[in-house]
Amino acid sequence: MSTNTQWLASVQSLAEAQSLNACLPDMLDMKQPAKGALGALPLDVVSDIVRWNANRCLTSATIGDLPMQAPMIESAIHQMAKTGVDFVKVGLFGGDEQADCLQALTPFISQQNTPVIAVMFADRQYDNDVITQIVNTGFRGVMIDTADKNGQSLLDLWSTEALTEFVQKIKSADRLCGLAGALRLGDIATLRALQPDYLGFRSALCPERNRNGSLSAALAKSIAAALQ
Ligand SMILES: O=C[C@H](O)COP(=O)(O)O
Repeated sequence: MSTNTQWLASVQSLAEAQSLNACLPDMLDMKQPAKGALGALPLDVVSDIVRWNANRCLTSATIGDLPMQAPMIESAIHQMAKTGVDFVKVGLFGGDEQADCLQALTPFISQQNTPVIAVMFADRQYDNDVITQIVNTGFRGVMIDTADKNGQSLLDLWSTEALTEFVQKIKSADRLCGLAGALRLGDIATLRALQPDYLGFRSALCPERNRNGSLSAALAKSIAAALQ
C-alpha cells in the first residue's frame, strides 16, 4: 500500500476526463454530482472513460445514493464492475438497517474480483464499531466524505484528532483510506500529514466551487502541484 498521499478527481463525463489529460489524477473517480453525494453515472459513460483512460491511472465509480438494501447494492456493484473500473464505491448512509445489510453483503463483497470501497459520511451517524463491520464485510478500503454538499467541509465536521484516529484504524486493518468532502487546496497540508492513501476532490476542481458545473484543468493542476 502506498505511503505517499495520492489524489482522486471526480469527473462526470468523458469530456471532463479528457480535460484532465495533461494532469491525470492518481485515480479518476466517476460520479454524477447533481444526483447526490455518490450519484451514479450511466454505465456506458463509465465504460467510455475506462476505455479512454487505458490504464494510465486508476479508476473508481460510485453506484448511487442507494438505500441500505443488500440485493439492490449487490446488483449495482455487479453492473458497475462490468465496466472494467478498478474500484467500485458504495455509500454507507448509516441507519438501523446498516449493520444487517453489511452482514448480508459479506459473501458477495468478499468474493468480488473488483475491489469495493465503503464511503462513510462525516455528517451521518454510525455504530462505534462501524470500521470493524466494514473490514469484516470485505471492503478493500474506506473513504470518508460529506453527504450534504452544502459547503460544509470534512474539516468543519471532524476534528483532526478524529480524522487521525479514523486513518490509523483503517490503515492498521491494512485497508486503503481516503479523505474527501468539500476539501480545499489549503486543506492539503493538514490532511496529508495524517497520511491517508487518497485525498478526493470535486468542488475544489470547479470554478467558484460549483461542483455540478464543469471542471477546470487549471484548478486540477494546482491540486496536483500541492501534492507533489
Ligand atoms: O470523492 C470525492 C468527492 O467527489 C468530493 O466531492 P467534493 O469535493 O465536492 O465534496
